[in-house]
Amino acid sequence: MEKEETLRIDNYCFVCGKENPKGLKAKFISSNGKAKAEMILYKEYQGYSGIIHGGIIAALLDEACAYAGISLGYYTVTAEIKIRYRKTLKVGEKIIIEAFAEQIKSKLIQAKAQIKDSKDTIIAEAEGKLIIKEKIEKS
Ligand SMILES: CCCCC/C=C\C/C=C\C/C=C\C/C=C\CCCC(=O)SCCNC(=O)CCNC(=O)[C@H](O)C(C)(C)COP(=O)(O)OP(=O)(O)OC[C@H]1O[C@@H](n2cnc3c(N)ncnc32)[C@H](O)[C@@H]1OP(=O)(O)O
Repeated sequence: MEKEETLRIDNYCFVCGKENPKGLKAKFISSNGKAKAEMILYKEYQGYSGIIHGGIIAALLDEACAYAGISLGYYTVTAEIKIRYRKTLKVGEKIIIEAFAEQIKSKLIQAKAQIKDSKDTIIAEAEGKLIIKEKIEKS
């Protein structure tokens, strides 16, 4: 049988990688199934003029779900993610990204994430299904 590929971390993640010059460089903090980051997105990430691209918003929500899973001690891949875009996100607005995850079945983690603006208005929310690939070894 083919050996399963392991997930490698090389700090080039498009959303959070410190070494990726073209990435978003989001800084997540996470613990006990929760993850959080704050950031501002600029014009480089727009679709229509002045409005942040929905794909970028999706990537941030997905990443938040992954970090919530990491905080439970697992590296996962996203099997499914459903996104509801509630308001447009304007270029240059401060946002807060939060996620919560719990292990539902042996390999399945279900997560919810949202992006809010500084007035606490929900810009977008997501429900993700993550499949556990590896347990994180504590060093
Ligand atoms: C605490 C210290 C923390 C330190 C942290 C430090 C640093 C962190 C650093 C870096 C972290 C970096 C960033 C995070 C990185 C990235 C985040 C982005 C995430 C992604 O960007 S990731 C890429 C996109 N993503 C994919 O590339 C997936 C491609 N795809 C597949 O790889 C397969 O399609 C797979 C594996 C999904 C399914 O594989 P498969 O079909 O062969 O299924 P399999 O048999 O393995 O299923 C096993 C069990 O999952 C259940 N299951 C499967 N699918 C389901 C579904 N949709 N709903 C409900 N359950 C489902 C089955 O029902 C079964 O359940 P059961 O075992 O109970 O029967």
